[in-house]
Amino acid sequence: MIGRLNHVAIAVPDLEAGAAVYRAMLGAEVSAPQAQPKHGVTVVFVMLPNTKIELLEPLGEDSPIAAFLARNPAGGMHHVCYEVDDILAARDHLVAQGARVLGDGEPKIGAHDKPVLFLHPKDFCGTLVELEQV
Ligand SMILES: CC[C@@H](C(=O)O)C(=O)SCCNC(=O)CCNC(=O)[C@H](O)C(C)(C)COP(=O)(O)OP(=O)(O)OC[C@H]1O[C@@H](n2cnc3c(N)ncnc32)[C@H](O)[C@@H]1OP(=O)(O)O
Ligand SMILES: [Co+2]
Repeated sequence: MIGRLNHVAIAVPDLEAGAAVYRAMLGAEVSAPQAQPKHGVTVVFVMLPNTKIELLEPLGEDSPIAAFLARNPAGGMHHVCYEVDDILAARDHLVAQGARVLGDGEPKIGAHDKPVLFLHPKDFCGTLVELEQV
């Protein structure tokens, strides 16, 4: 069921400073910032040869990454995103096995204009998992 690693996300307190680390220090191609108000974050993508790094900065009052950054003020690895062919089939398969889907359980459109879902970190070895239908 699980496919390619689409991205690894890192929460940062300052998106411009985070992007500069990847662009200037590491020599990576970094996209323009993209506000995602429905997800409560602003993102940039760092393009790597085999995957992407998604840098996340809180957006708005109820950002889902606010508590994470309060616990990790310098930032830190926030989630991994795996590709799936059929997100509803993947969700139903995981729920049947006892995994918890976050939010209302319905996919939202993510940063790549494709449906995404999040799975509770306590059910996945302490790692927040995003699924993206490709
Ligand atoms: C740009 C769109 C999209 C894309 O297309 O790529 C995105 O990536 S959007 C990214 C941001 N969106 C989300 O993260 C949505 C899903 N997240 C959530 O619903 C919440 O963040 C959360 C996972 C439910 C956590 O909520 P929070 O309020 O921070 O914490 P809790 O206190 O409820 O945490 C419970 C428990 O889980 C641990 N935790 C929290 N976050 C993480 C994490 N990122 N990785 C690992 N563990 C995490 C937290 O420490 C608590 O543990 P205990 O203290 O042991 O109970
Ligand atoms: Co993501």
